[in-house]
Amino acid sequence: MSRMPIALTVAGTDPTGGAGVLADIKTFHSRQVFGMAAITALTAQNTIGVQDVHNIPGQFLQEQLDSIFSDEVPDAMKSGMIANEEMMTVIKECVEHHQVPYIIDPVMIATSGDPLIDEDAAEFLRTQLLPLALTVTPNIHEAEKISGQQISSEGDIKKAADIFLNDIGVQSVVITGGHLDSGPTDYLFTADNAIELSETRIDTTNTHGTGCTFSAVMTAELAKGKSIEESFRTAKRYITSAIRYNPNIGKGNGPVSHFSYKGE
Ligand SMILES: Nc1ncnc2c1ncn2[C@@H]1O[C@H](COP(=O)(O)OP(=O)(O)O)[C@@H](O)[C@H]1O
Ligand SMILES: Cc1ncc(COP(=O)(O)OP(=O)(O)O)c(N)n1
Repeated sequence: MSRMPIALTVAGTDPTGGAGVLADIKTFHSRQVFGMAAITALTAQNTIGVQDVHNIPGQFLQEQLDSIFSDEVPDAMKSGMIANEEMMTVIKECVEHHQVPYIIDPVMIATSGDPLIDEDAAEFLRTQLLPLALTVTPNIHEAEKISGQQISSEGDIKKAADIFLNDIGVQSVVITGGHLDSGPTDYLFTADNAIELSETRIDTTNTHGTGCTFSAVMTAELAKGKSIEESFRTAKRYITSAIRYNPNIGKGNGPVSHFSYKGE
């Protein structure tokens, strides 16, 4: 009997379950993929902000990954919050060794504005981890920071994508447009294709964990063997439904729903 597809997330925890590992696992589950998780950081955070962060020692992240990969090699793996170079080095070696399809959500700052990674880790992410990725899913601020290209128009998005593909060396990039003034349009660029998907903006502040959830859907679909384009299209439909039917939780920017999307 063939085994179920496995998706692995390597990320931090949010105890209120809206972002990070818990959001990823709920998303994997809802997409009928078996979810695994290696933890990079424990955060004390809620819908209002991040109160504290406790990073996991690199050696213990290594042990978690060894436990997973010595038993099963996941069909796809994503990373989210990776606070420092020590943990990034562990992840780099793991991806290189196992050649697992790797999706990077280049998490840097929470919606609340709180920083989630060290300043010098951003450079390591850009030069060492991104070239290993099958795809990377920055929001507008992350795309600006990584590419050095200020984004205020569609032309700027194309210029930033060109830097990701040709200077940094990622195979594909999805720039998500939740923070654009216009409709929330997302852009997928590969070496030979460019696709944009638009939706009507949903009038809500309950968007905590949208970036994590979007990239987790893509990871789940890639684990099932779907193409980058199919995974992108599913992620866009899923996140739109997840925001529209958000569960209205918390006093700040609430989470989205991980079980409202019923589509294929
Ligand atoms: N108000 C909204 N209505 C509909 N879609 C949204 C809204 N806000 C964000 N999205 C979608 O959620 C996904 C992630 O959004 P984005 O804000 O760009 O990332 P992040 O959560 O990492 O900051 C994208 O697909 C984006 O288009
Ligand atoms: C532990 C942890 N990881 C990632 C984030 C950022 O999540 P993201 O999906 O970018 O959502 P926003 O919170 O920015 O909407 C986080 N807050 N915590």
